[in-house]
Amino acid sequence: MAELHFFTGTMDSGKSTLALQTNHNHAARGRVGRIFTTHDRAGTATLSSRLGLTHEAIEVPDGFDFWKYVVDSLTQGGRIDYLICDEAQFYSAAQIDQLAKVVDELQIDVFAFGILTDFRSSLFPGSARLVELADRMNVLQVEALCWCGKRATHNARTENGVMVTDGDVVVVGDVAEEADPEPARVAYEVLCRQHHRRRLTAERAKAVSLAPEPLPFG
Ligand SMILES: Nc1ncnc2c1ncn2[C@@H]1O[C@H](COP(=O)(O)OP(=O)(O)O)[C@@H](O)[C@H]1O
Ligand SMILES: Cc1cn([C@H]2C[C@H](O)[C@@H](COP(=O)(O)O)O2)c(=O)[nH]c1=O
Repeated sequence: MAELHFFTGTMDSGKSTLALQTNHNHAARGRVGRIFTTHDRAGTATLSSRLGLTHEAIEVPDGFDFWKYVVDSLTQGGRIDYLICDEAQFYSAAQIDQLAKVVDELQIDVFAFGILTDFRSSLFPGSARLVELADRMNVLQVEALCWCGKRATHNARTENGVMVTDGDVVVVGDVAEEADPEPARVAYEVLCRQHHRRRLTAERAKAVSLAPEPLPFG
């Protein structure tokens, strides 16, 4: 039986790497798939992993219809055994419904990968629908870590180094490297819930710990 799988984790938890590995393993056994993504950091129609692997992909624009794409391909004599869908948080709820229909009506496996919540810790519409519809939901086993060492569960956005909670939901970007001499104006940092709630990023924690301690008054 075909299934709708949803693999989720914070940014930088290995989702795109797993998407490419999943494709590799299925293709190695002669199965024929299609790879989809949208708004990948590496550019249009590309699925990229921070481990350095990239693969050509089909870009999913607004209004793209997965059901129509698959039916049209099969009607024209194409073969499709599975779909790989990266950055699925950006898909619309209607597109996730189409993916579920592809699984149920055409017996094609769908492997979707994406983050659950945005920088405000609200569910992305695509991820919310995946949680509602997926046959299996898997949280990535490689844990991204907060600066405090706890498992990171939230994605924070920083602007010029300061964590923000207002702005557009979709802003393509990357997690900042601590040693980066020229940090991006908009960047992301994964945090545990407590430090996301307190807006305590690594940089702010360092500044607080370096601040002179108040003198004890007797
Ligand atoms: N230089 C490196 N050496 C080993 N592992 C790395 C390196 N750079 C990145 N990684 C691994 O790649 C993961 C990020 O993979 P990626 O597929 O791009 O994540 P996601 O799609 O979830 O944002 C990191 O969590 C880390 O495990
Ligand atoms: C939290 C958050 C993230 N994004 C963007 C930033 C990246 O381009 C992708 C996530 O990619 P990854 O492969 O999981 O690292 O999403 C965004 O647009 N809005 C957000 O709130």
